[in-house]
Amino acid sequence: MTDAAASTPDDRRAAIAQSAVVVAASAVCQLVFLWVGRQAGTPWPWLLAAAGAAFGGLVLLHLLIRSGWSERLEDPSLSQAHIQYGTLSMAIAYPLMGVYGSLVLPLAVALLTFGVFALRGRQFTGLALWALGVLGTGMAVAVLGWPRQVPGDLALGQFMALCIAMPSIAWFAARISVLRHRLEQQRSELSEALVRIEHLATRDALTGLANRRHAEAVLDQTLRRQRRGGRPAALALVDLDHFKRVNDRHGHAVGDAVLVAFARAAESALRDTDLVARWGGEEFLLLLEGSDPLAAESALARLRATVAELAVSAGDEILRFTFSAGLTPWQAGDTAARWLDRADRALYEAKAAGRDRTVLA
Ligand SMILES: Nc1nc2c(ncn2[C@@H]2O[C@H](COP(=O)(O)OP(=O)(O)OP(=O)(O)O)[C@@H](O)[C@H]2O)c(=O)[nH]1
Repeated sequence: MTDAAASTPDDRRAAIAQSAVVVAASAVCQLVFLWVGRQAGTPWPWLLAAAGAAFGGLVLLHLLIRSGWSERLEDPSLSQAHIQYGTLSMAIAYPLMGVYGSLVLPLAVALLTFGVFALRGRQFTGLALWALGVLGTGMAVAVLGWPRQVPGDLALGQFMALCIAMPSIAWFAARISVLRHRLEQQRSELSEALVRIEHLATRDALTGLANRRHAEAVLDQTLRRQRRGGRPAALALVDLDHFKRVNDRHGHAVGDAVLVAFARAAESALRDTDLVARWGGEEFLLLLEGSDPLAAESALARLRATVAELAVSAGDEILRFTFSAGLTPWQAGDTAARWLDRADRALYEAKAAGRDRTVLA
């Protein structure tokens, strides 16, 4: 049966399947029980009532799982209920089977292991005690009611064997359950680590923007879409103006603060479908999919206006800065290198023309 805390569709399917297996196994057991009970001379009405109640109860549990009703419970697979009801039915069957009563005992021990997929250590202890209690009562009833069929010393011996088998199986099942939970925990820790590693591999540590490696991968994907007749797209290389002076006058930490401020400004000024990446040093790459040259120019004008509003404090001074950009639309036949080269040359022109401007190539 499945883990109560994580009832995914897969878990639910597994819980339904396993409950169906229990119902099917119970159907076979009831037939054997009826036959054996008759051999022991137990009246039909008693046997039919006991078999009907045992089978009906398990069918009911199965329907509660199948209908989704059990989803509201801590253990949607109803593992504990299956085991408790199953051992109770066996305890009732024991005296009705007369001299053959001991046949139910291995089944009761096996039933306990059904909980390994859903139950925890303390629950197994509780279930072992429950099984000993109800089976012990069934044995006592058999000894007192049919002393000639079930001698007291035989039942006592069987009960003592149960007292050894039940706690042993409960301990074993609890160990497996602990190992299973540990494996699940490790699996979820591994998935978290994978997300962290993916983040580290694709993000720039200072600004949190996409790093160059990730930008190159996105650029490749964009080019593949463009070649299949995609929408217009534009690429811009952006470089902060006179950034070296910022570092030289105010120190590296202030330079870093300027880079981070620019990154946040670019993210807020552009569409969230646009790619903003740190291309290296104080250079950034913008990839504007779905933007024709006019729309791309207006996006860069919006970014320029946002950056003009920025003020980074450097001691007593308030620092303002500008950027230059080389912007170029995608043209049929462009490779990544050619597209980037055009943007780079446009950026160079923007710098040469006095900075704080965008040049469209
Ligand atoms: N604080 C900081 N500085 C960086 C980082 N990466 C590169 N730089 C600095 O960026 C500066 C780039 O300077 P240059 O390439 O000469 O360009 P510039 O001063 O911006 O001049 P123009 O581009 O011509 O306007 C250098 O001083 C680098 O040390 C970084 O991660 N943090």
